[in-house]
Amino acid sequence: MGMRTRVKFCGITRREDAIHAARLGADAIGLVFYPKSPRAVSPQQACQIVRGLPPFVTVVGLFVNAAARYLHQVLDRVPIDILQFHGEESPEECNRYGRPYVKAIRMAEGVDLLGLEQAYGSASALLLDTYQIGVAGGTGQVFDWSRVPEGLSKGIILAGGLTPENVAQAVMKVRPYAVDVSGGVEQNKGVKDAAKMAAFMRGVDSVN
Ligand SMILES: O=C(O)c1ccccc1N[C@@H]1O[C@H](COP(=O)(O)O)[C@@H](O)[C@H]1O
Repeated sequence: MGMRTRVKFCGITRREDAIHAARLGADAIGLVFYPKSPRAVSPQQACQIVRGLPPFVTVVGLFVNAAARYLHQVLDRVPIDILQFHGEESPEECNRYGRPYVKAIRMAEGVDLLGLEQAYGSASALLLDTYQIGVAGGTGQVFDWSRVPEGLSKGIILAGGLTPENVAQAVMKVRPYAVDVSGGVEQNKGVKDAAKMAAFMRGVDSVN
C-alpha cells in the first residue's frame, strides 16, 4: 500500500466547515487572505475559524501578490502553519517570512515545472492549478493531468476543478502528494457542503 494522499480543503470561511474537515480526517484547511476572492477572510474571521480546531490539522494561509506589511499583520494575528503563495511571488519573496511555504504554479502553456522546482528549491511543495487568463485561482476547472511531468523530486499538490466525482481518477493518474479542493465541495462560494466534503474524502480513500 502506498502513502495516503493528503487532503486540503481550501477557502474555508466558517468554523463549522473547519471542524467538519477535521472530523473527516483532512490534513489541512486553507484560509484565503486575498480580498478579491469571494472566499476571502479577515484576520479576525480567520482566528474564529481556527479556534477549537483539534491538533495536527495544518492551517494554510493563501496569499496572492500580497504586500509584505499585510502578510506580517496576518502572521502576527493568525496561527498559520504554512503559507501558500498563489500569485507571481519570486522565490526571494516566498522566503522572506521564515515560514514553510508552497508555491502555486498555474499551468499555462509551456510552463517549465522542472525549472520552477529548482527556482523554488526552498518550497515544501509545488501546487499545480489550472491556468485561466485574468483569474488568480479557484477557477473550478481541471487542467490536462498528463502534463505533469515525471521526475519531479518534490511532492505535488494537485488542484484545479477537483470534485468528489473526479478526484479518484486524478489521484490514480497523477499520484500527487496531496489534493486541494475548494469549489468542488461548495454549495455556494465560501460555503462548504458537508456531504460533498465527505464524498471527496471517500473518493481519495477509494484509491489509497
Ligand atoms: O479560492 C479562491 O477564490 C482563490 C483565489 C485566488 C487564488 C486561489 C484561490 N483558490 C485556490 O485555487 C485552487 C483551486 O481551486 P478550485 O478547487 O478549482 O476551486 C485551490 O488551491 C484553491 O484554494
